[in-house]
Amino acid sequence: MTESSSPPLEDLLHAAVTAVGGTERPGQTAMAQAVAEAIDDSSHLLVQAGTGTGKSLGYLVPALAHGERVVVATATLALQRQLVERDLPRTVEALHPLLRRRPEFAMLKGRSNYLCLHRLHEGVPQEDADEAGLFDPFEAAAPTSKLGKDLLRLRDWSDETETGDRDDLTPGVSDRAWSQVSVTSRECLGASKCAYGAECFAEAARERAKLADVVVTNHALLAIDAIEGAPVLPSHEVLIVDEAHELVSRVTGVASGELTPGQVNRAVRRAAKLVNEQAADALQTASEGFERLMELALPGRLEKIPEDLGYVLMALRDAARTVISALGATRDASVKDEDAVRKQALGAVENIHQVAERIVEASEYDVVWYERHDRFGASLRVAPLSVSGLLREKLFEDRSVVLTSATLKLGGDFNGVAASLGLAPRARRIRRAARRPRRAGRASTSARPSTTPSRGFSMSPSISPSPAARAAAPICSMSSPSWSRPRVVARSGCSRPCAPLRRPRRSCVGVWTCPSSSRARRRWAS
Ligand SMILES: Nc1ncnc2c1ncn2[C@@H]1O[C@H](COP(=O)(O)OP(=O)(O)OP(=O)(O)O)[C@@H](O)[C@H]1O
Repeated sequence: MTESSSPPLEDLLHAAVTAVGGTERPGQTAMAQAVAEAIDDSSHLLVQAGTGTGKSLGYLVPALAHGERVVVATATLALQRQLVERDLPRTVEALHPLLRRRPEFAMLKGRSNYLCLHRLHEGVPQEDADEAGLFDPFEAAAPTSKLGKDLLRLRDWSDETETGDRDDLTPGVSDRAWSQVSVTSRECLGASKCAYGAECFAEAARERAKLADVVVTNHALLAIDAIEGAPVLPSHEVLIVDEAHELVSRVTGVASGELTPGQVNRAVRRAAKLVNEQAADALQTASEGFERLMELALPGRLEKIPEDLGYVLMALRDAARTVISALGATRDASVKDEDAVRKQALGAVENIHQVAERIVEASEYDVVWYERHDRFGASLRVAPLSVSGLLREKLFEDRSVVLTSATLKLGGDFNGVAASLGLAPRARRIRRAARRPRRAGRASTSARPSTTPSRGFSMSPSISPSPAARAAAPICSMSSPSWSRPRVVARSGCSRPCAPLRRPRRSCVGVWTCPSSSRARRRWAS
């Protein structure tokens, strides 16, 4: 479809709401219009819209009309499912005759949400089996335990399922059972090395996402994709974040680290039989020192890393580094399924190395504290004080981002949330009375609906990273693959100040270009 023949946005929205048996709602129309404009302008947009606005259609319609890939990230599985199973199929059907194309959509989750055929067929590493109290659960002809029954059901399900997605299994199984048939990305062998790579459910989901116009994912995967330096999501120019009030805490969670005695012990056991005695002993000794110290730990923030903790962490870090080198250097063909065992040990020890090093380096942009749970015992945790710099650099630089939620404004404006996201609000939103003809799926100027907000609906001014803030604020930068070496770098987002692109037309307050953008003519409404 050519740009000139593209249907106006309001026609598309009308078709979409008619398909769900509804009628236009002013707030929803205004939201769709604002999202379309933000996409068109490559600007960022915050939209607060109360319950009942119909936010999903408010962003899905302009997203589907856009014609290039859009990623939609939600905080909850429930909304992810609602989008993929209900809203998207209906909306695609409704828009198809108008768009004269049928946009594709796909769901993408983190690796551990998909059944791992390698784990299922080859079994869990012995240390995990011992820990879980498993005794050949698959071998038992008629298991009586809940775990054994769940595992047998999972095995049967693996022959039927097309997605391997845990959420497609009803009724569900316990976390304990699922952990026996799934792997984290750290534990995964990689499709090229795995005997089941060609049938892998997680890889298939990624392939489907690469072909989709709209990819639905969750905040955690979005954060991993953005900050861990290993792209999981297909490239996209537009990102829509629903339930955006959750984004900062989800990203903080992904950017945080934890050390517990149990986790360190597990890593020692996994690595011990794969490396030389000296390396294994050093890690064991460091682990015991850490365990002793954690027994005395009192919950609370550590303003400064105490000397004894510093020594213990340095010992852990150094021993872990030696084990990592040893794991890379040695191979033992006598160990069954050696690659998987080694990968798992390496992942566990690398995590210890990274977290210990991060805490020892004591970045002023991190906060470190002890926690104590009745059930899980003591843990040492580290998290960034703020993820605004991270979001600014990793999420907002190269794409247009629309954030929406029922609760984004604090104290009556968007300033607080914009600051926490690394965005600086501009004074006004541009309204263009005399715009060029709209591109595919945009409303024609003459037929533009009123943007008078309905109750419970408000939009932010279009916002962009503030050049001044970017120049002034140091940011925490994450080195690949994780927070192994948090560096504090003073970084200026723009090498040149943002400059007016052209004189504003009649009602335009100003149109600005930001030369730091990878897109040559990125424009920020101001
Ligand atoms: N204009 C409309 N008329 C009638 N139903 C609509 C309209 N727009 C969306 N819906 C339907 O309303 C339901 C809720 O939509 P959505 O999840 O987007 O709402 P929301 O704005 O996020 O608020 P809520 O908190 O109520 O979920 C969906 O089933 C959707 O199909």
